[in-house]
Amino acid sequence: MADSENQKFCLQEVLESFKSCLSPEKEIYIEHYVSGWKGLVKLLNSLGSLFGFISKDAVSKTQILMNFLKSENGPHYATVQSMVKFELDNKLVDVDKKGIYPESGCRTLLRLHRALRWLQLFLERLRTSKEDDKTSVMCRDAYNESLAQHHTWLIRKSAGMAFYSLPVRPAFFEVMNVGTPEQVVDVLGKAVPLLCEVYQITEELYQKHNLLDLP
Ligand SMILES: CCCCCCCC/C=C\CCCCCCCC(=O)N[C@@H](COP(=O)(O)O)[C@H](O)/C=C/CCCCCCCCCCCCC
Repeated sequence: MADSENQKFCLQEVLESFKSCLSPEKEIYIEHYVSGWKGLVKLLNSLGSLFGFISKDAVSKTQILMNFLKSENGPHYATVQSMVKFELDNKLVDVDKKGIYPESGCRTLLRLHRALRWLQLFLERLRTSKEDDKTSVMCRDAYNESLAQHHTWLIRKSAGMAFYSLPVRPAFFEVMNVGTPEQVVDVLGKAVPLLCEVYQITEELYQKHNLLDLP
């Protein structure tokens, strides 16, 4: 595991990354988008081995996108918009057939995009929760409403088991490294609309190009 994945999680830092990923023209910078996910993986890694398979998948997907960014085609992968244009223009996406480009930027980002919807729903539940509400239930409900429909039975069962081991709400708030519960709620109040905006821009772009069901 890379050093950066072992570092302490900080919600504020994740928020900054997702903030920086939006250009004034509302393009989404992939580097900052990935950096937001890397920040989240730090939290995942602190939750124990039951979350290992989720962390592994998230790391692998961020790595695929980082590799594109560092490749000779890197400039085309600067934003989600330029990546979609480049991969579609050059027929690098499995729009019709399955399995030719199993690691295209578009399908890889789509997986993270779907996970962003889960995150948005989960954080909104956390933000409006009461002290003794169960994080496992909030997480499960957000998952069932979003990512679950894209996952196999086995993944759904494994994710469900991992959710049971989530820390209780006060301990979870501690891990966020923000301060008092009131401060956490305040930061979550800023994070949710921001994630919502990033999600919506991506959703509309993918919808326009018929990319929402990429295999
Ligand atoms: C204030 C912060 C609090 C929340 C912190 C959350 C930290 C979460 C960090 C990362 C989330 C994981 C993102 C996972 C991406 C999953 C992408 C995906 O759907 N992959 C599946 C499909 O990929 P392909 O096979 O088509 O390439 C893949 O099959 C999935 C594998 C792993 C299972 C993913 C389960 C996701 C459950 C939602 C995350 C729960 C984390 C709970 C932590 C509070």
